[in-house]
Amino acid sequence: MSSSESDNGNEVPEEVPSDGEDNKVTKTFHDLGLVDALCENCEKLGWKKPSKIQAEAIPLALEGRDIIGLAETGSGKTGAFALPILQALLETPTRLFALILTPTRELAYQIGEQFDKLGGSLGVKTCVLVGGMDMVEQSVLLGKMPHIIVATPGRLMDHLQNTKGFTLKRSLKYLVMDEADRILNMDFEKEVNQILANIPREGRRNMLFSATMTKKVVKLQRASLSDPVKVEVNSKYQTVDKLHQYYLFIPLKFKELYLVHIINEMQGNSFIIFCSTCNGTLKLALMLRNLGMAAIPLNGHMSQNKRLGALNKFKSKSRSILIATDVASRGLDIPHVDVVINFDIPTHSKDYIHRVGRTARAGRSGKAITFVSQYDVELYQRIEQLIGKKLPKFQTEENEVMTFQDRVNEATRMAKMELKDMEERKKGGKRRKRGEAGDDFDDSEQFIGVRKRVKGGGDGNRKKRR
Ligand SMILES: Nc1ncnc2c1ncn2[C@@H]1O[C@H](COP(=O)(O)OP(=O)(O)OP(=O)(O)O)[C@@H](O)[C@H]1O
Repeated sequence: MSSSESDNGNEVPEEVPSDGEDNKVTKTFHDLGLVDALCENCEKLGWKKPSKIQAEAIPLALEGRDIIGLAETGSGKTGAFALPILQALLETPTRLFALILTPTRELAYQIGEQFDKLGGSLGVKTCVLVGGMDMVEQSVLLGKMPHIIVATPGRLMDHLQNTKGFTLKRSLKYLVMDEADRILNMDFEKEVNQILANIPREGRRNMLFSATMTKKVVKLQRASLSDPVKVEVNSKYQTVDKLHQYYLFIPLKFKELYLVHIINEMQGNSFIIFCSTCNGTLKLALMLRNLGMAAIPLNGHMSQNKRLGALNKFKSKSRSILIATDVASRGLDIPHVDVVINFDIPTHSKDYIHRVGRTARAGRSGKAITFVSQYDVELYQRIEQLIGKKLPKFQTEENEVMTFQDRVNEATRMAKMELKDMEERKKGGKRRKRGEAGDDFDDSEQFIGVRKRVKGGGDGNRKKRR
């Protein structure tokens, strides 16, 4: 960040240098200044030593500095803000002490769980406030005065306006924006402005974290940071070393065919497949299911219970293929994801970094394949520019791929019919509020089919390919 981009127009965030390539973190959590109880809880989670972003951000946060933290996906940013907040809370136990804003509901639950794991045994109470879930139940939890609130902006605002007696004006000491560039986007502008007007300005510490950060001063100013220090583990947008990224240039009409071929070839792996529309996730999930593959959709038109149900089935490995919109692109930490496929190319190139970051997390390896059709070339070039490298082509045998054609065409045709049926049921619909087509998706066991290799292409004995 340059001086012209500094906060409040005049303060230049001081850069903490990353210690470069050979920067093995040799420090322990103790060395960072964390108390024994928190170090022990890190150990219980299997965290042997701090990650780079944790090693750099935690001491500064413990000093009470405002922080802009930028580090690659899966590098432990949640711990980097949760641990110093918990330490401050242990020093001065206070109700409604910290607010964590996140762009998606699933991410809010995940962060809530991380606070519980790190601080629950120390008596820290966390409450998650997200849309699509019961307001009254959440109000009851708020009535118990938790220490930490993790929320999506809209629902938090709803509570600030409508839940009797709930205010953050008196006690709040920490504000974190996770996936800050997304939170500071126009989509959340109104809510974030309202929230900022409803929390204390003085004496509040602020932390912004993301794998991609906006450089726009105006946006950063909105977070009203005070003398922030920028902690940047990588100097440019990087993806982790153990992530193997590929592109596949194919005509639009063959995307389904190639997808089936790749999943079939990599049988035994866990996949997240990104689509650009909610209907797209449904259509693809139905098509794969017609071929006996354990696919489940996740999109913003599904009810929150269905969304959580889909995610849990994927997390517990009872479904191996999650077909999602960008609602799943940020923050979700599901360690066993082996492969990310961008079935539809992301329209915002920064989303690419977040999507592929759903695999190869916390030192593991993973694979990402981006489908590029004849209409996507420009968008793809922008992605290569952003990540600063040319990706290799994903190798496939065209002859083998084509052997699936008849079965995939038939499965796609059936999927379209099923989708139409679902839409018609909805139109005649007795119950829905807004196009919750996803709620009709029958995920009961009888509809799962057998997880078998699709016949028609390749030899049946190929090993798990990663
Ligand atoms: N010090 C550590 N040692 C080992 N594992 C860790 C450590 N800190 C965090 N982790 C684990 O690493 C994984 C990724 O952490 P986290 O979700 O915080 O990443 P992130 O940087 O926020 O990623 P994203 O940008 O995708 O949101 C989690 O499973 C977490 O438990």
